[in-house]
Formats: sequence, structure tokens, C-alpha cells
Amino acid sequence: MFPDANKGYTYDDCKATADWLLAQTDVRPTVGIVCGSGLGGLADMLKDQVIFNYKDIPNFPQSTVHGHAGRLVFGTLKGRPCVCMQGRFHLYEGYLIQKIALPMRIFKLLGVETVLLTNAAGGLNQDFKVGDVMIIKDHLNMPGFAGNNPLAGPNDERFGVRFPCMSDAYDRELQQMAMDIGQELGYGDFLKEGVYCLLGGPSFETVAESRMLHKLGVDAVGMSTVYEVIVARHCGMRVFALSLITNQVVMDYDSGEKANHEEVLHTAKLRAEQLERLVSTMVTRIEDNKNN
Ligand SMILES: O=P(O)(O)O[C@H]1O[C@H](CO)[C@@H](O)[C@H]1O
Ligand SMILES: Nc1nc2[nH]cnc2c(=O)[nH]1
Repeated sequence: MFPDANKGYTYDDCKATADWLLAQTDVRPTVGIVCGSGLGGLADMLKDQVIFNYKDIPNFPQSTVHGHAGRLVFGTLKGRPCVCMQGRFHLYEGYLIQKIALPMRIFKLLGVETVLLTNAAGGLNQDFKVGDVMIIKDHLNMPGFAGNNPLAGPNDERFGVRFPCMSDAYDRELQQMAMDIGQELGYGDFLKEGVYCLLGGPSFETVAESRMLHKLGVDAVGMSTVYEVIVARHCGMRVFALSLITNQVVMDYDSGEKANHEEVLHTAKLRAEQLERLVSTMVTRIEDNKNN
């Protein structure tokens, strides 16, 4: 049923990539970070960087989207060894769904225990404003309803079980930690929580689609993150994710607003510094050996 689903993505392929990376750096990361659109500045905070362009890493996909630099950065954040994806992969770029989330398995084989993901998303919750940061408490895998799941295909038990639980996908302790740090930093006014919905993209939502998602209880919509979360949880890493609300989703036929990637990158730039401080403070407080 899944003839080629394992090609290039086997345990041995992932191990070969992880070993290739480990042979070229002394950094042994326990925290992995994924930067969303326009949020790659997070990687620049790492000290003693060892940088790999995606094109030089065996089995790695390439970034094709503006705002995703396409570099894997190893280094330390206040002494803690980290690895940071400066650019991620999306279904609309034409990649097989397994390839989009492949870096999560490589993270695992590098020794990563906790993954922090960021993304840019459109706000559906009417209480959200552009520039708000939404801590993701749950997701809707909309393409998943049609069978698009990165775990489809043969299961390798060395990564995880055939039927992984997802009701605890987003670590509650890490959500609370983010809230607490946000309060300490004075970000209370723009720190929210909610449900993220993945759509395939690359077209933005129609008014009817946005209204439907709103009725379903979705707080923010985007084109990433969920596949990474599923694969990270499958192989037992702790997950925290947040969305920067870069634009309000258009839900009114009379609205003159038009969703566009330039606005997404512009908002990301305005909020980047605070987002970086929030995530980097979290990194320093995360305890090792707590994965489940
Ligand atoms: O989710 P990230 O990678 O942050 O990017 C978001 O921004 C792009 C649209 O502007 C889409 O790729 C959407 O998913
Ligand atoms: N699908 C979707 N993705 C986004 N990424 C950033 N903004 C948006 C949006 O409004 N819709």
C-alpha cells in the first residue's frame, strides 16, 4: 500500500545523517528548535556556532520559502547545547510528508530530548491581535483526516509504536513554563493560548474556509508544525510549540484585507526579539531526562 514510503527515510538513513553531523561537531544537543517564517533570528542567539547548509547534509531536504534560510545551526544557549533549524519544510513545497518531518528523527538520534517549534499563523480567535504569541495547546491535523500523516507507511519500532497517543502531544509543564516566563518578561498582554490548525497551503484561506475553521474552535491557522509534532512525539521527545499571529484571517466578504507572505514576514520582524527572549529563557530552564 505504501510502496516507497520508506525510501531514503529509514532508521539507517536517519542514523547515517545523525552520525555524519555528530562527526563534525562536539556539540551534543538536548534541545532542538525549529524556526518559523521570518523567525530564524533565534538561531543567531546560539554561541560557538557550527553551521551546516541543508544542501550539504546527506538526506536533508532544501528550504525553498522566503524567510527560511536553510541552515542547521549547532551551538549553546546560555551554556545549554542546542540545535536549531533555521528554516523548515512544508507540504506545499512538494516534499513527501515523511520528508517534512524527517529532521525530527535526526534530532532524536542526535540526542535531543525536547523540541521547541515556532511558526507564523493567521489569527481566527477574535480576541487575538496581530503580534500576539499563541502557546499551542492542541492541534487539528486537517490533511490527516484524509490520511495524510507522516507516520503512514511501515512503522519502525526503534522510533516508536504503531499507534502513538496524541492527546498529550503538547507538554503541559512546558506550556505553563512559557506562561510564567512570559509574565516575568512583561509579555502578559500579548501571550495567549489556543488550538492550531494545519492546512496544506500554499493558498491562504477563503472566507468560507476561515468561517468553518472558526466554528470548529480553531484559534490560529498555518501550514506547518503539526507533522513535526506528530513525528517528535512518536519518537518520545517532549514538545512545545507557539504561533506568532502575523495576520488576522479574513472572515468578512467586505474586508479589504488580503493575506500575503510579506505581511507575515513583516510582523515576524516586529515581534522577533521578544519571541527570541521567551524561547531562549525557556531553553535555560528546561530539565533534561524528562521525556516520555
Ligand atoms: O509555518 P511557518 O513555517 O512559520 O510559515 C507560515 O508562513 C507561510 C505563509 O506566509 C506558510 O509557510 C505558513 O506555514
Ligand atoms: N494558512 C495560513 N497560514 C498562515 N501563515 C501565516 N499566516 C497564515 C494564514 O493566514 N493562513
